[in-house]
Amino acid sequence: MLSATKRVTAFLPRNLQQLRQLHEDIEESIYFYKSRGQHILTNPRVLDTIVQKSAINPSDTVLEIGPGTGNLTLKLLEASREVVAIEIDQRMVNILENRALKRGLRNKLTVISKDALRTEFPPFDLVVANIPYGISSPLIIKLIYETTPFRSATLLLQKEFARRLLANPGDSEFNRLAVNIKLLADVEFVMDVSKRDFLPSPKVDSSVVIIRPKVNVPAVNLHQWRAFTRTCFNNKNKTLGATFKNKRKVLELLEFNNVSGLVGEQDDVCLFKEKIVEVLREGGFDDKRPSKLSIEELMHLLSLFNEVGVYFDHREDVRNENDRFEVDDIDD
Ligand SMILES: C[S@@+](CC[C@H](N)C(=O)[O-])C[C@H]1O[C@@H](n2cnc3c(N)ncnc32)[C@H](O)[C@@H]1O
Repeated sequence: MLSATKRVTAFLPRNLQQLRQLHEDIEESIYFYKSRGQHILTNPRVLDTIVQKSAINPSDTVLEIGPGTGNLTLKLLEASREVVAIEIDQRMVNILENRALKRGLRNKLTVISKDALRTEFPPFDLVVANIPYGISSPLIIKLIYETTPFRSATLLLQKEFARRLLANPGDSEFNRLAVNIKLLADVEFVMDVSKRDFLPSPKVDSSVVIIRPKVNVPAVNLHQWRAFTRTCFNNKNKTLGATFKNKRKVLELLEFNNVSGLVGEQDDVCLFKEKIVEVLREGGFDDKRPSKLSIEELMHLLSLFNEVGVYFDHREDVRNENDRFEVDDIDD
């Protein structure tokens, strides 16, 4: 069940102009739902920076995920040819449509009143969004792995989450999500944003980043890659030797490779394990931790496994638990 939080009217206006405008536009009090990550960005300086850094062309179609009451959307509408906004909360959709109408911008706005994770994205040039933090991981994976090419995604994210996307091999924040994103995209830091710039204030600070899909995508089977990184980063602090020689893991891999007809019937557990041990030893990966390896080194290890007929189970739902952001719950 959704939990109601505070009224707009209960807040001291830090960004007075924006709030006055919001009050005038919606004419009635509104409740923000924590469970939907409803933290409205009210600082005009941050809104302007996001739009400016996104380098929107007047001919662009912008995709916005979670437009909320439309503070960002109104600015995007002014800068672009059209905005397609996907919003799960019908109350927000009504407010957004009214605000666009009042400014004569309604004809440039298409609203899809659905869950962004369960909606096929229409064609667009770039994404600009203050996304609900609870769905950051699956949403970014969906954008990068399941969406047709686009120029860039300017995203306002929880600060710790943004740090992970920006991390490099060897950094303590470097994890599976970072490795999966970095295979296909470059991530640029834009600015930090204070929790006080939102209404209501979340418990954590935020950061804006720009994700740019790479033009030349590495030659790797993406299903295999994601399944492989799931195994490698199962415990990112363990050595690959310890991870891959774990008996349960060997049996899981053997079962998948047998079921798929990828290894012969005669491949018993010992033989199969020997293959894995050899790949790790000969490739020099046995005592390495996945979070210390570069993308190229990980790609090399995957190709060594595939060469000897060891493939990874890619049948799991792409939005499985491993892809969810598990660090800080931003709400009470
Ligand atoms: C952090 S607020 C951002 C509001 C607005 N963009 C702003 O900057 O002021 C996130 C918005 O995403 C919406 N939302 C939450 N989950 C969603 C989902 N799965 N699909 C689409 N919208 C969602 C919420 O209702 C909320 O309006």
